[in-house]
Amino acid sequence: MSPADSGSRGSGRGDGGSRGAGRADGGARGTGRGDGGPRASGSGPRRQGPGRGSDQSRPRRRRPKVDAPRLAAYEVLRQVAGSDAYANLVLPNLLRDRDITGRDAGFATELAYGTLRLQGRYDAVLSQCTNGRPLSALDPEVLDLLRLGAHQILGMRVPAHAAVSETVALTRTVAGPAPAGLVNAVLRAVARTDLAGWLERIGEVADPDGTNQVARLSATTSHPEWITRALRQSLLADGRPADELGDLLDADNEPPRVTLVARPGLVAPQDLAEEIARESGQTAVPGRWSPFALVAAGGDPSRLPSVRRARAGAQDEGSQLVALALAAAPLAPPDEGEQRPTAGVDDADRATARQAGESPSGADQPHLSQAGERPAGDRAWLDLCAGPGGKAALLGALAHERGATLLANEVAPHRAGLVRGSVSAVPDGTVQVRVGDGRDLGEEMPGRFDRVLVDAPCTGLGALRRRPESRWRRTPADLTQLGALQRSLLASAVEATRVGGVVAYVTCSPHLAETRTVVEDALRRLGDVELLDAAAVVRSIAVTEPPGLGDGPFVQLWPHAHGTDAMFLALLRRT
Ligand SMILES: C[S@@+](CC[C@H](N)C(=O)[O-])C[C@H]1O[C@@H](n2cnc3c(N)ncnc32)[C@H](O)[C@@H]1O
Repeated sequence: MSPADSGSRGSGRGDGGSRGAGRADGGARGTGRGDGGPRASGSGPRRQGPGRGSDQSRPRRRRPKVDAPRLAAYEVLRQVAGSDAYANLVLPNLLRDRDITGRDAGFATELAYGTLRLQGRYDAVLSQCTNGRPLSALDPEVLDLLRLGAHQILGMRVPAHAAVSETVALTRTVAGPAPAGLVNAVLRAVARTDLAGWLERIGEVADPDGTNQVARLSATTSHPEWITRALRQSLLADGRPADELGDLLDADNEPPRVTLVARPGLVAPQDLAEEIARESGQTAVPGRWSPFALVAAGGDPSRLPSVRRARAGAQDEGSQLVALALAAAPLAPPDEGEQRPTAGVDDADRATARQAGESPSGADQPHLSQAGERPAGDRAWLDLCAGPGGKAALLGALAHERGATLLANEVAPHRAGLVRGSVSAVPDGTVQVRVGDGRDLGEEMPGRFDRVLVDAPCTGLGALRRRPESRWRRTPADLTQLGALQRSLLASAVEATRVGGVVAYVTCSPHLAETRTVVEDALRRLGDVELLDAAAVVRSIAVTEPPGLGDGPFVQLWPHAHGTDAMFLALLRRT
């Protein structure tokens, strides 16, 4: 392959080829085949040794050359399918281990993530190209190779002949010569029709009568039908027209922009923008909604000194807005005569220490009493489900500015460790990290907190842009299990909140079973809570008003309308 042959305009790998370190010699390193790579027979042109005795009588066979970024993308797909791995955890390690950088890294990333996101669309296309053979009859490895080839042809604008020949070479390397003919024939058939033609065709196959928009859009935009149906219902419940559905589904297939938060009091947005320009050559512009957001066209935020020091972080603007809304929500004064400990967090110290088997006066405990003057009735904040700590860091920074404290609770110890890293730049004495089940916290510390965040574990259907494989992994059964947990966490949060205090219930899913239904159940069951108008609070803090917020009381953000994850926010006040 000449470098120009495999150019991916879509990925920005303008020269198309994998240069230098981007080339592997075809060994099936790390493919898990355990057979030492492709067998020599039939795997490439023979090469005669020039007059070297016995070498002359035993022709050497050359292993097919394979493109390292393509091999890396293939391995990501196999690990996602075979070991339930997360692509965004597997790929960076592979790129680092193999020294795949720059444009080659961009190509591998777009190839792996794009193939995973658009797998449903490509399966619909491929099933039209296998002469009636169902895709389920193919080896899973071969199916992944075909999907990778289809994405290069239809999603990355790699010239068809390069996409086909490179995928055939990859097939020989990772699966041996047997399936190479099939891969070649199927991908040639894919390449005979352009993307627009295929979308028309697979749409008609899914919806022959033109009466089933959900089935048609599911096939063309690559979403499982149950998700498309749920998103449609959520749009309608939010007062949005059903014809936005296509835009929403398309937005799920776009990689999100790089968004950062400049944590208040720790780094100024302007200084962070200058650092981004200096370190990565990128221009970062202020976010549309959050006063602390910066948006860059690309780059790796984890390399920035301010991010490494946790003064800033990568954080979607929707996540920033919901944390800011909790901090801005109107509290009612504590009940006359209500008696409660002054800091609230002192009890958290004791609870954390009990769990960890430590003394609360241990040397590594923050000195909470050093926090600044605390406003009466607004001094103890709680993040019930804090891991990995993006919102806890923003809330912690705000709490420090306002002389309050934050207890950041997380059930998974390793995620609690991530929270500690996220909040590490917030001056000592403000944030306490606790490892524990949030469902118990309300009973352990009833009525102790003024502001409580429940960023509930959810299906993540609002963040499909970020998690390329998750739409294929989630099932409707998850809703039942998560729904019970979400209800218990919300009930515990209300119990932990003082009368007049506020709970923010947040999900990065717009699914009604995880959003309104959970909140409406809580209002019915718990009795001593009222809904606040979350839309009014978001309007009061946003730099510009996000369009279509509606009359409240709930806030639902949308990728296609706001460029954020589809975050849901309800604000409840304890009565
Ligand atoms: C949506 S994530 C929170 C994201 C976080 N607020 C942030 O902004 O980085 C939900 C978190 O809840 C945690 N979790 C799940 N069950 C929990 C429970 N019973 N108690 C406390 N945390 C729990 C999960 O481990 C996960 O870290």
